[in-house]
Amino acid sequence: MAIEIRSLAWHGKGLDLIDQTALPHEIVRLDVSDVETLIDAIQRLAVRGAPALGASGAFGVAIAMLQAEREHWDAAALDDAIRRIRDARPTAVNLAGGVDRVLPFVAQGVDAVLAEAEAVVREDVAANKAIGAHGADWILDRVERRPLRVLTHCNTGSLATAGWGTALGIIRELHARGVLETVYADETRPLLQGSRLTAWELDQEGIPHFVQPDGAAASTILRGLVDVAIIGADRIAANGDTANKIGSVGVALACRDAGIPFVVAAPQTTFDPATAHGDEIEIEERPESEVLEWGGIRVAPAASRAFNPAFDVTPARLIDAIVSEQGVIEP
Ligand SMILES: CSC[C@H]1O[C@H](OP(=O)(O)O)[C@H](O)[C@@H]1O
Repeated sequence: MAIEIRSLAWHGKGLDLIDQTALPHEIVRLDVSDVETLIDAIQRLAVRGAPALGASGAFGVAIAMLQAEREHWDAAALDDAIRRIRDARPTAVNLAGGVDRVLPFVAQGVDAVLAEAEAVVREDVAANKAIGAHGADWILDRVERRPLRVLTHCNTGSLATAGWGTALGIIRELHARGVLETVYADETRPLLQGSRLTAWELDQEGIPHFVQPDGAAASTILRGLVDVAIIGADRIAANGDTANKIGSVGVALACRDAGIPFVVAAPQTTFDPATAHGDEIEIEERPESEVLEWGGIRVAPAASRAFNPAFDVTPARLIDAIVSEQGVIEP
């Protein structure tokens, strides 16, 4: 049975967040009522996932407005706080999009901003349900095998969105239709969104799955153990090039070599027509310690450095379908 997980909700004076860094072993809730706490939560991925970042950006403007009132900020200080929320992470277009969506309502007051932020949430959940249906229809029309074995990367479920999920929304829909055999969930190093978050969501609903090392994805696909790969997105350029969690382009290359569909699932809020090509997308580089340490213990030699891009860009030529709430694009 599908369950309703809500990664974030407005509690009247701030955001109530599930701290995703504590999952799957603890459900820790964060009360976010000031700008610095929100920016910290975004940058340490306590709240994460493109659509969830969009909602956080929208509510973040309300948080900044209420704090400005409490602390008697001038207009410049409020503008600066809103800009820092907008810039907290660069790759997912949704964060800036969520902030920009509510900015026109600031002059009308915080209630108007909150009403628009709630609309962002409602629209995202509805979009994800539509993505689930469109994506399942497209896959079932093109993949003969029943039941299906699906590979996914990172976390694209209720935790990464306002609810239901994008790629994981399609997986939930396939499961609900009784046509899903199993999910291969890439663990998604270094922060393990797959083994910690996707596996948690699948486990909550009794959806059969295997967690696998990221390095196993290509051979699992080339051995014929997967019928379709479905991933999310953080920014889709005008030509269809798609930025997503690091490791996604490797999955796409294996799918193309194996002749199985590689499907991107994302709401319209993740499409960025202002970015013409994927090579224009800023890729967030994260702290070296995420790669060089494990549980706070140094793994690599002291002199070793780390290269830690959080995203990669899959060229449109490797994508068989981009599924949004408006339907399916075949680049
Ligand atoms: C439904 S979009 C989720 C998207 O966001 C993830 O990145 P992060 O965990 O760093 O926020 C990953 O790229 C997912 O595909």
